Amino acid sequence: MKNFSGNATEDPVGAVGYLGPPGTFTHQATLTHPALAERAHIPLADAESVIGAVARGSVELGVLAWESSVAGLVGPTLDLLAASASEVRIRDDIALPVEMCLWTRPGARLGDVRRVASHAHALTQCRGWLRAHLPAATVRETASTAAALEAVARDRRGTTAAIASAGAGNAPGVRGVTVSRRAIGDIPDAVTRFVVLGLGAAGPREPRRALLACFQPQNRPGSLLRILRVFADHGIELTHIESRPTRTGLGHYYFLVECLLPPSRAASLERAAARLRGMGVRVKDLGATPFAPAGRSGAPGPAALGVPA
Ligand SMILES: O=C(O)C(=O)Cc1ccccc1
Repeated sequence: MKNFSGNATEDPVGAVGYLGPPGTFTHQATLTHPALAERAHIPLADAESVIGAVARGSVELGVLAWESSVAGLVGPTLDLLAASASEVRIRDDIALPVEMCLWTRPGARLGDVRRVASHAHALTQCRGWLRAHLPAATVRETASTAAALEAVARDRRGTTAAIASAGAGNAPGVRGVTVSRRAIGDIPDAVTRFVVLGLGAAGPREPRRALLACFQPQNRPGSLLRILRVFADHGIELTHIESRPTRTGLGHYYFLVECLLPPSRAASLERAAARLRGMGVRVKDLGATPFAPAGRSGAPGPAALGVPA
């Protein structure tokens, strides 16, 4: 596992790996979950490292951003999970309001800012504000918002700004930075849904939302329709579908299928998956989250994770 010094780490059992460094939105989401807050938290460099650490068992759980109310699903995270040969699965989710703030060196004015650094999700959510207020600044994508804040702290000339959460400056080791504008996101009240990942089958009690990745054997007219019909035939309600490139050629896609599973339907999903496999569709179980109406905030207790607190 890669940590921030690039060294191999041996992490304690029960630890939670998250997209670091400390101060990221993912870190904040981890701290709001009652079953995760008291564990050891291991900052990791990227989504691949988080999934890899859970897969190897060097952390017990991982937390990653999954979906934004502004930009939709986080495609790269979904693709990594769908492509992983491991049994890493989603066990829970955490909804977090995300307020985007512009951070600079103290005393720096907007006119001093030459570049703005942040994570891609944050830059996407502030595009309009940046165009209106910092049209000449260059934009630099960083591995996380907190990594961008570190770049501001290092820039003694005060020409670098970062977009990060209002609390990001409280992280240990971050000095000499200040919030110069709050709430610069283009869409007010933006929320990000983070997922908690674990190894193996433990998951939330029903009702739950189950997630499957379906890889069709070949692209044929009607192949998506054939897949969807199997869910309908088994009485399974779909709440979301999304197509993602398989990266094996132009026009080759797999489908994320999210379905609502009331207690009476768990066996139906297994039968539907078996039927799809019989049709040559490769089905990967990505896990499940407890079902709650969209916009739920807060998180359930340890039972939902299928692990002791
Ligand atoms: O970079 C971070 O702080 C993250 O946790 C990723 C992210 C960025 C912006 C919104 C939600 C998650």
